[in-house]
Amino acid sequence: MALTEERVLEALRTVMDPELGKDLVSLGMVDEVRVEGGRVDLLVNLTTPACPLKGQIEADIRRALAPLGAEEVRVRFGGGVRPPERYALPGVKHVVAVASGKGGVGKSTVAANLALALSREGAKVGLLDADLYGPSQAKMFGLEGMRLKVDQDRRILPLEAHGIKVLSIANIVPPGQALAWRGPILHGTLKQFLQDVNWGELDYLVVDLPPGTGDVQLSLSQLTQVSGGVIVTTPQEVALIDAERAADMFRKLQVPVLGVLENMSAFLCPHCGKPTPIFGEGGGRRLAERLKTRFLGEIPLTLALRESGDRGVPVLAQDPEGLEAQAFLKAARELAAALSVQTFLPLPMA
Ligand SMILES: Nc1ncnc2c1ncn2[C@@H]1O[C@H](COP(=O)(O)OP(=O)(O)OP(=O)(O)O)[C@@H](O)[C@H]1O
Repeated sequence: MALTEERVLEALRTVMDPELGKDLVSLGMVDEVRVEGGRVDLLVNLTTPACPLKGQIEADIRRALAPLGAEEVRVRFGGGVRPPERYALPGVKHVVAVASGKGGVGKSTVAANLALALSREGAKVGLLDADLYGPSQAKMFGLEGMRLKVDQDRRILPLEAHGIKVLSIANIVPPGQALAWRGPILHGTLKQFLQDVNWGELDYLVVDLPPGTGDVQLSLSQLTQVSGGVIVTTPQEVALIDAERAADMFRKLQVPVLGVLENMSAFLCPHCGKPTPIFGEGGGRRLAERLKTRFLGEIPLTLALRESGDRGVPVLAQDPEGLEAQAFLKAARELAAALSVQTFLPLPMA
């Protein structure tokens, strides 16, 4: 039987997206099928270039097409089926908010390294420091004191470090000034941050929120479509109660909770590598179960993570093969998977 585009499509109907449990054709992921002689050319659009299942999907495609007798199968992956009218901001496919119930759990450290991990997985990533009362991303990325520039349309150009576009209030107003801001000024500032910035093309804009449940969270959800929120917590019970409050806030604002990421899981001794669960064990996983959301993983408590934040080089840039980097990469893949499910199969929110 001749090799035709119809037969290729028919075969692709048997290839399931493992995460979504539906076939690639029904999910609208097959963007292009070209057959020339014995050669098949495919463009498969995933929800995100950081899709952790790319390898498996490609193997399944090759297996499904093998009986058709193609001499050569070329599979290209595109990074976004999101139609432009559903973009969060012009050029920005997804806004991902990183929140915590209380301060000091490492939310900013997590946001910075998650952004880098998503970028390492092939995504274009921006980071907005919306922690207006205690901005730390300029420091974290070694961008303190740098002045922002504007483009010819007078839109702010974010700074760039380690392949991430970074914009922090710390690059605009003197430290401490934002502390006095109340609702309307704050809303206006955030609006400018979101709308008058030339982010270029981004797959993800990671937003580092202030701790707790306040005005910034509300403004962000009013000003843009937030694809999902990540809850950062430490493992101990007291932290979990606050983290649950942060999740409740997302739900009230109709922002899907993509998952829980546990930070400072166990202290890893820099000398012998032995883990010590200083803040207890399993709290983040239990919280994810309670919230009926995904557990995105555990980030250890390490000296390297603390030092890298202070030095202005996020640990993922400083030691891309280290244990901490592996933990963040794993979490980023889980996050990308959660976002795929959310984009394709939006679940009714609890
Ligand atoms: N996993 C970790 N291991 C070691 N140190 C960490 C880890 N995570 C965060 N830290 C350190 O803890 C301190 C607080 O982290 P960070 O500023 O990221 O927290 P935060 O929750 O964003 O705080 P805030 O409430 O002020 O916004 C920093 O010194 C940071 O380097």
